[in-house]
Amino acid sequence: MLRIAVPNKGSLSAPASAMLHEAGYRQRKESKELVMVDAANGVEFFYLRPRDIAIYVSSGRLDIGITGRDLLLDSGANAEEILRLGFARSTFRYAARPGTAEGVQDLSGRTVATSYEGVVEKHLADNGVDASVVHLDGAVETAIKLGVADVIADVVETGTSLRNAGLETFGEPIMESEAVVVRRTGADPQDPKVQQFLRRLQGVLVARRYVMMDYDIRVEQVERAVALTPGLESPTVSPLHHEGWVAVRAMVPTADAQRIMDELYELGARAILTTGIHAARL
Ligand SMILES: Nc1ncnc2c1ncn2[C@@H]1O[C@H](COP(=O)(O)OP(=O)(O)OP(=O)(O)O)[C@@H](O)[C@H]1O
Ligand SMILES: O=P(O)(O)OC[C@H]1O[C@H](OP(=O)(O)OP(=O)(O)O)[C@H](O)[C@@H]1O
Ligand SMILES: [Mg+2]
Repeated sequence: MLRIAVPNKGSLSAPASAMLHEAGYRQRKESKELVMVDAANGVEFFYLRPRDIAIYVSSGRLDIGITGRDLLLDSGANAEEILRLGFARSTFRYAARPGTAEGVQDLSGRTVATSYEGVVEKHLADNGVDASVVHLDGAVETAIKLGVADVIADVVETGTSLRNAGLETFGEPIMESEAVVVRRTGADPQDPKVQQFLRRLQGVLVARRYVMMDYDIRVEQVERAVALTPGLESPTVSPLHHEGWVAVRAMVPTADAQRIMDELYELGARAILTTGIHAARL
């Protein structure tokens, strides 16, 4: 049975369970459940703190985990990212009161508060900067007001938390993060159970990112039309009973669908329809 670590709390937890559910796996019904067996799919889910997940996976006790890239790197665990999942996107940045610093090189002799000291200590060392790092569990933005640090390094999404604390980011972003699937470094990449699990999640990513588009178009315009809807490999073009017309079917990115429909209409396409994709194996 494949043993999979899933975040039990925080920003990663609900979207990770939603994605697994969309991939056809059973998910726990209430947040106090710590382990759940989905016998029909041959998997066992362990609901763990996101920060601990890479450590369990690197120990080999669990085969696969879902966590944040920033948490994976911060842990220093012997685990690697094998699939990006596209949710819990954030940037990890330095911030301070306006005028405190312009870049990492200004941090020598300063105190930096963070929940991600592994990431910050490495970034400072890589830049040859000698600063003190104070570990805080959360609500790091308040550390400056309370005099615990001059600078923070924290997760930024909308920037609202920083603005509310009167802080501004400075310097280049330290890293970009999102939810990722991790496994032990050097684990067998061909493990069929792992491959099947990844294909299911990739299917969800495709179903979320693409819609199926169908339209009818005159034969003379078909080359111009399929240039707008090239599909993933090649669009399906079928004859219509009405002579001189063909039907075209292709996957298009959801984000571009309305623009492509407008352009197809201008080319003379009619009966332009999009339908959602519920699951996919490419
Ligand atoms: N506001 C946010 N927007 C997007 N991603 C976030 C946000 N806050 C944290 N993350 C991401 O979530 C992961 C951290 O999850 P974790 O559960 O440790 O913290 P959290 O979501 O802040 O929860 P909490 O602080 O309530 O425990 C990291 O990968 C981080 O980049
Ligand atoms: O840029 P924003 O959209 O404001 O999001 C970023 C904030 O969200 C997270 O905090 P969370 O609410 O999880 O509290 P925490 O600091 O205690 O982890 C993170 O630690 C930042 O503080
Ligand atoms: Mg948090």
